[in-house]
Amino acid sequence: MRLLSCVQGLEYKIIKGDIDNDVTGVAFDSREVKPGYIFVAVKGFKVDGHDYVKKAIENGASTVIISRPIDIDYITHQAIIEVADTRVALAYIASRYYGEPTKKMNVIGITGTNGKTSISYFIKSLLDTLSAKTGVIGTMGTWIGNQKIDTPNTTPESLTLQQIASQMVEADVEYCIMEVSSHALDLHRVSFCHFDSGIFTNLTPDHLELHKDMTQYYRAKEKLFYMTEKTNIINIDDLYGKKMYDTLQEKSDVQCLSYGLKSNADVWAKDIEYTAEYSLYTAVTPQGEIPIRVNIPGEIYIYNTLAVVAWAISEGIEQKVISSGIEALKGVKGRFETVYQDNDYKVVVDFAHTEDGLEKALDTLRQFVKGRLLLVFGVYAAPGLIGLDKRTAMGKVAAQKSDFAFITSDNPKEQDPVQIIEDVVTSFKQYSKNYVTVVDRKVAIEEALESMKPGDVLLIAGKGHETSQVVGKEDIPFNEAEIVKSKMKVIRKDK
Ligand SMILES: CC(=O)N[C@H]1[C@@H](OP(=O)(O)OP(=O)(O)OC[C@H]2O[C@@H](n3ccc(=O)[nH]c3=O)[C@H](O)[C@@H]2O)O[C@H](CO)[C@@H](O)[C@@H]1O[C@H](C)C(=O)N[C@@H](C)C(=O)N[C@H](CCC(=O)O)C(=O)O
Ligand SMILES: Nc1ncnc2c1ncn2[C@@H]1O[C@H](COP(=O)(O)OP(=O)(O)OP(=O)(O)O)[C@@H](O)[C@H]1O
Repeated sequence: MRLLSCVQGLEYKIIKGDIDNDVTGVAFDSREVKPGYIFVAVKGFKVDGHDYVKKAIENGASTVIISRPIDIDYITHQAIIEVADTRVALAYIASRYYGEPTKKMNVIGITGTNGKTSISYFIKSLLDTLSAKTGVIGTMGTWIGNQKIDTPNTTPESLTLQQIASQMVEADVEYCIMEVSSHALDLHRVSFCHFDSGIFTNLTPDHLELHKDMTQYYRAKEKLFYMTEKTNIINIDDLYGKKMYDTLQEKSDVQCLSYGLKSNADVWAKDIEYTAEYSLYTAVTPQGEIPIRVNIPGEIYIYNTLAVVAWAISEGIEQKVISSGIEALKGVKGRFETVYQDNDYKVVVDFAHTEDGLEKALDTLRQFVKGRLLLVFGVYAAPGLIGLDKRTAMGKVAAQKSDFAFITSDNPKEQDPVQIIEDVVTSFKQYSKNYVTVVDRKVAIEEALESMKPGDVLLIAGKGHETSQVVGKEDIPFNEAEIVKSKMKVIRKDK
């Protein structure tokens, strides 16, 4: 592809060299550069890509895109282009280089603090019922049909995202279901993507180490709904959702459908019946009433499936397909997943890793527990006051909503796990004395299982589908379902 055509439409200044040449690829990591590539220098959280320009040129870059002055004395024939923001330029160039693939599929963007993954798998299930070809991009990796591509982020960097989208187009994917994180919106990972629909779930404190406060977090999420071309779907029972819905009514021409549990929403739920394994309800929509069975218990999955119903009716999907597609999903890995159950005990693994998620998971289980509600949890949060706020909030919810907690490690990464636990305990013990601390998460799970009495339910919260624990810089294999299964074998044999 011609370099000129990659940058056409972008505001730029040529610092040096000729830009009427061919490019063989694009990279934002000097280590990935091959002869003839464009290297886009991005300032990251640890290092600045501008410091790797020399390395990129040694590896064969023919063009370098920068946003601040660099030493160019040693550069002989390569083109140096300056732009205001290299993340924007990377997204733009990536989209053009791969032929604007998001224009060629129906792209559904899902954002909000919690519920994105679950909603994406419900939409996938519905589309599977229609035998439509789907691609999924999210926390559980990228899927093109049944082929999995591992991606380090929920929403990948723009270059990776556009490349994945072009692979999806090649594979005849009709619907690309994408979790859109606030990081992605803020860091231009999804800039120049074409979204048909956008879904907003809820906004509660998370990721404040990046966004600093809830207003900025909201501003980041909001961006998605000004990028959509067909429909916006908003949870108006959420305070931020209501604000977004009202603002969109004023400022956007795109169709907007609200959802919620009450009749003031366009799509809402009536006749809800909760059980420990599933819920039943009637979705009331502008196109009539649809009976829904959700095979994951709890109110949050009524919300998540209402979003799916709203999206499906906006697409003109038949009511029968909506019912059967939602019912066809038997569960989502690590989302309220019962990993052990017999007549006496039940153990549930859930990815609840925010104050809101933890509260909702404990509330859901509380309705059906006959004995005690036990909890194993830890908190990963950023250092400093923002991290401390999260630990304090989660400690409080855990103390108020569980009968006994095993406070342990989540993914401590490079922070001191003992200090994290101490911070959680400082908050927890103001509300309850029913806890122990166990730094080793595996030991905490095993001790919790040993302590169970008939009728008790144990919630293991925080890591959900994850299969490793990040301690220091190490990624240690860690599978909670396996730990529970093997420990329960021993416990059952002993009794
Ligand atoms: C904090 C954060 O967002 N970090 C992301 C970021 O890494 P970074 O800023 O540390 O990168 P860096 O090491 O400083 O490098 C800066 C630049 O120099 C370049 N470089 C670096 C070294 C070198 O030798 N040559 C070179 O060119 C790098 O390629 C990069 O372009 O850029 C990387 C490449 O795109 C991301 O994978 C990485 O995400 C990490 C894994 C991460 O944990 N991100 C989280 C915070 C995140 O994005 N989460 C959201 C939300 C998840 C949720 O739903 O809860 C997500 O969408 O995943
Ligand atoms: N609608 C909801 N409201 C509040 N909490 C929810 C909701 N849906 C899911 N959760 C909680 O959040 C956890 C994560 O759910 P899910 O993976 O669907 O969200 P997510 O937005 O993709 O999260 P992440 O961005 O961290 O991957 C669940 O395990 C559950 O505890």
